[in-house]
Amino acid sequence: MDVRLENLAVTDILHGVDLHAPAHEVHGIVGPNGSGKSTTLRCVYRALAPSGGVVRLGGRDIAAMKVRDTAGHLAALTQDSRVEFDFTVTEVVAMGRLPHRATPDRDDEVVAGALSRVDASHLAHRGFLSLSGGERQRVLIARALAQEPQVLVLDEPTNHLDISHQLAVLSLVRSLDVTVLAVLHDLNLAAAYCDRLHVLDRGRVVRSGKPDDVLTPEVLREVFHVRAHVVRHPTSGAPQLLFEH
Ligand SMILES: Nc1ncnc2c1ncn2[C@@H]1O[C@H](COP(=O)(O)OP(=O)(O)OP(=O)(O)O)[C@@H](O)[C@H]1O
Repeated sequence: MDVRLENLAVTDILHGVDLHAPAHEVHGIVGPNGSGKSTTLRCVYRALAPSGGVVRLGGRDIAAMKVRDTAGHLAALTQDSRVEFDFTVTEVVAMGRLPHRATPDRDDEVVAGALSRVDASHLAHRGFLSLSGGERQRVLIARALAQEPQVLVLDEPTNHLDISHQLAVLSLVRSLDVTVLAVLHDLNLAAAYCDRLHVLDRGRVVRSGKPDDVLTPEVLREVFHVRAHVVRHPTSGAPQLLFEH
């Protein structure tokens, strides 16, 4: 299922964002602080109604879809993903099954599988609020996976994760065969794991394309205001940035 943003506007924040993520591709949104990345995602997972433009899932305008219908297709890991009460980890992940009330017989298996994929099976019976920041993040990713979405929207999925779990989570995301729209701050990880990148600057997409075409010294200078050298990763060949201090 593809995701298309057409001339998306949010008053004073987004000024006509166009973006297309074809089905099964991993697309990264990068940009400086305050450029509108989270606001863009919030319009996609319907935490915010845009003041203009359209978000389409599989060609359908999400504003015309029932929220439950959207949740059957799209799961989100967001900056607003919070758990207020001390549910167990299993209970938190099981919340991802809510849009699938028609298949309760599969729920236990799907929840256990999702926890295993994020290396969190050993946490199943712990209280969510007793977990470390990185453990919580992995459990929230498991909750999104338990939703069995066709589209996954991730706002800084590697937040709080140590380097080993950052790589594991992004490899997992790549292996899922779903459409992914992810805000990533680490440009080297974005280059390594995304098919396409979209650079946001002051509420506009100023560059879209393959990491090779987007992560140039000019873009780094003009958008991020840093000087960078672009080198090749010795095994994957992905562009990697070395910053001048
Ligand atoms: N509800 C709101 N009311 C007023 N301003 C807002 C609101 N939400 C976001 N903004 C502003 O809109 C701008 C874009 O915010 P957004 O969170 O989308 O940026 P971002 O690119 O995700 O930033 P960061 O990299 O810092 O997470 C910021 O200047 C922010 O202060």
